[in-house]
Amino acid sequence: MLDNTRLRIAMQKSGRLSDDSRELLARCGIKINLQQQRLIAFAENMPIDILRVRDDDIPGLVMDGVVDLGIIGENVLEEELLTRRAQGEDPRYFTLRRLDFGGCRLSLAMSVDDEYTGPQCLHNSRIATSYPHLLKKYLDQKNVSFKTCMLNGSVEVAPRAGLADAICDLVSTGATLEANGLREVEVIYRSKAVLIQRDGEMPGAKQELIDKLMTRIQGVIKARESKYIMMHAPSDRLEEVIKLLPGAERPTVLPLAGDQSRVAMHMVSSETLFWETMEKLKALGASSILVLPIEKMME
Ligand SMILES: Nc1ncnc2c1ncn2[C@@H]1O[C@H](COP(=O)(O)OP(=O)(O)OP(=O)(O)O)[C@@H](O)[C@H]1O
Ligand SMILES: O=P(O)(O)OC[C@H]1O[C@H](OP(=O)(O)OP(=O)(O)O)[C@H](O)[C@@H]1O
Ligand SMILES: [Mg+2]
Repeated sequence: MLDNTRLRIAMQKSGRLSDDSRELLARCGIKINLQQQRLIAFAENMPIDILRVRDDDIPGLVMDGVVDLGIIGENVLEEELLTRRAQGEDPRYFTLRRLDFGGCRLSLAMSVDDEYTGPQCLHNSRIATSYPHLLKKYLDQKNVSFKTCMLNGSVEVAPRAGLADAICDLVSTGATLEANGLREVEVIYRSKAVLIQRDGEMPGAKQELIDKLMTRIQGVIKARESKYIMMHAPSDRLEEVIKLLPGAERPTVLPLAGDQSRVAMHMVSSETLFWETMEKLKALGASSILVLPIEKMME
């Protein structure tokens, strides 16, 4: 049996979210030795146990209070919520934070050869999906009735296989749709990975650990979004240079030894610098422009 005093976190074992979930926890300083076959991993340096499961099971594990936290795509979370509500349950959980990975959209797609004039043209059609409740919620709002063809994977195969007239599946780059002769016609849900917490009382020590993790996650995500920018700039054009740097705090300005006409500027920016901006900075007389990643941040 697992020790109930340790914080239990569920994450996807292998799939689109697993590498990012593992990296996030590692960057928060949790030392976990994840071996391929091991479904429960114990952190060495904190009272944390990691359950590695199919992503579909994560919302239920949190809603049933089996684990304290879970990292899951909003698409799967929302589908589980709607499924349980349809069964008369009132599932509870908290979303602690939206994360910076797992971005995708749930979209309707049809054959590139079919005409699409709006949701109405799907009336009485058969739609293949792994997300029947999210699909029904969307098409109910549009007053479109349809038949669901449930597929748990490779949904894109359905139209050509004659199983369905359209599909409703996850899209990121659109490459899978294109490779299967399909065209995205409607985005019905935009998703990212989220960190969720079970409802109910949390022992003080566990809550403190969750609070500490949240501060660290904030620091990790903030750092990933930010860049450290350094350059040499002409002293008389500082304001023009600063105007080109949206998202940057007021810079630190340092003298350059033996050069009165130029200064060194250091600043943290919440955005990266695009090549176009760097070219404009150069045109203003800036040089030695460096854009560096930041590893950790605490405000
Ligand atoms: N192409 C994509 N780009 C980015 N994120 C995606 C993409 N496809 C899916 N996701 C996100 O990652 C989650 C997991 O996707 P994945 O394809 O690994 O699920 P799965 O095959 O159901 O895995 P499991 O074996 O755990 O059930 C999705 O629910 C979604 O939130
Ligand atoms: O728009 P794209 O970038 O092509 O991504 C979309 C594909 O990614 C996901 O599947 P995944 O590759 O994770 O495989 P799966 O069928 O095992 O879920 C999703 O179900 C789509 O099929
Ligand atoms: Mg799954």
